[in-house]
Amino acid sequence: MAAQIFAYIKHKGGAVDDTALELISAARNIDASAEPIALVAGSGADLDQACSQTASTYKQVWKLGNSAFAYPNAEVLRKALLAVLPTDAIVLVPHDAFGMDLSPGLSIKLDATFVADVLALEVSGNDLRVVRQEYGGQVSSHSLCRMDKGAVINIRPGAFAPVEALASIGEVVDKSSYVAEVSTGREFVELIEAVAGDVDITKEDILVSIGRGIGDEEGIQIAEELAEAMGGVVSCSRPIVDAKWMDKSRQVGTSGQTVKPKVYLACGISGSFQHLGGIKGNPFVVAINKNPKAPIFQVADVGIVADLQEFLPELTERINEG
Ligand SMILES: Cc1cc2nc3c(=O)[nH]c(=O)nc-3n(C[C@H](O)[C@H](O)[C@H](O)COP(=O)(O)OP(=O)(O)OC[C@H]3O[C@@H](n4cnc5c(N)ncnc54)[C@H](O)[C@@H]3O)c2cc1C
Repeated sequence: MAAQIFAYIKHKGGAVDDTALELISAARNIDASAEPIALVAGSGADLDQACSQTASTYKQVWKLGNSAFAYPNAEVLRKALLAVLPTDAIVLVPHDAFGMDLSPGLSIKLDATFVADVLALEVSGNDLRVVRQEYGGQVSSHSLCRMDKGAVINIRPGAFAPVEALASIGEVVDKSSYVAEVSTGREFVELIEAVAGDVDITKEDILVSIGRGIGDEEGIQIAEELAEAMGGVVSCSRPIVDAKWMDKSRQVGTSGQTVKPKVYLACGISGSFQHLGGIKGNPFVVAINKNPKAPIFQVADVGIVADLQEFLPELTERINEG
């Protein structure tokens, strides 16, 4: 494959997101010998830190420095990428709210194929076969995309295994002069962090996470008892917060908290990408769900097909017995 593959690197406060390592794996599903070029946009010391961290896994890092990139702004970044990308580039972007803001418009400007939320990739000739999920993950769809004019592909976080660090440090190429002139109609004003709740789920090693399958508010009690027996705390999916059964600070996911536990019990959670997008650090995932086809089982290390109302109290009892 001749076209160069690029990977858009997410970072915050100088710390690079786990998806940086996953995008290398995804690139190698397109071309086994691919050495994707990392695109790191930002400003100041955070950008320098993100570039040097990225260079521990990417052989080449393109640094795009501009004060307008102090906070991710898809409109301005799109203009910057157009200034540096070759016409037939294949650009991999993490599939999240920012990726969905950035990528469709970028593909139109590049006159390239766009495909969102990709779980698996395979090349046949000039075509790319992508696997996506429909109907809340109950159906996998396979589509063919032309790649001869390049492609912008949003990769679902967690769908590809992260690669190991490089033996040597990669090269950082400063492309900031190409993006000095970008202007924007939107301006970053201020980042307001969510107020921390009574429990900080982002710092816990063991999370017993409940979803709509818990049934009703009273059901939370059996999860609390299990969490206590395991030495963890209860977190939840978004419907639990929408129902006002738990505080927003307990919600895991793209519009909630990003957690990095060692053990994650997904209890009555179907496994939407918005939920899974908040689980980082490759924890040991135990999924308990009464539907054997629930998508959560595809990412679980252990899957238990059971009714929560019976299984959780039984598990708590066994743990308490020692
Ligand atoms: C912009 C946007 C942002 C979002 N952000 C988030 C986010 O941050 N976090 C998040 O979680 N979601 C988020 N969502 C919502 C997300 O798309 C899903 O709707 C949500 O994650 C589903 O939650 P769930 O798995 O608890 O519920 P469901 O999808 O309804 O799944 C419930 C599961 O419980 C199982 N079940 C039912 N009864 C039982 C039982 N008795 N025993 C065992 N299993 C049982 C079912 O088989 C099912 O698999 C977002 C959506 C949008 C559009």
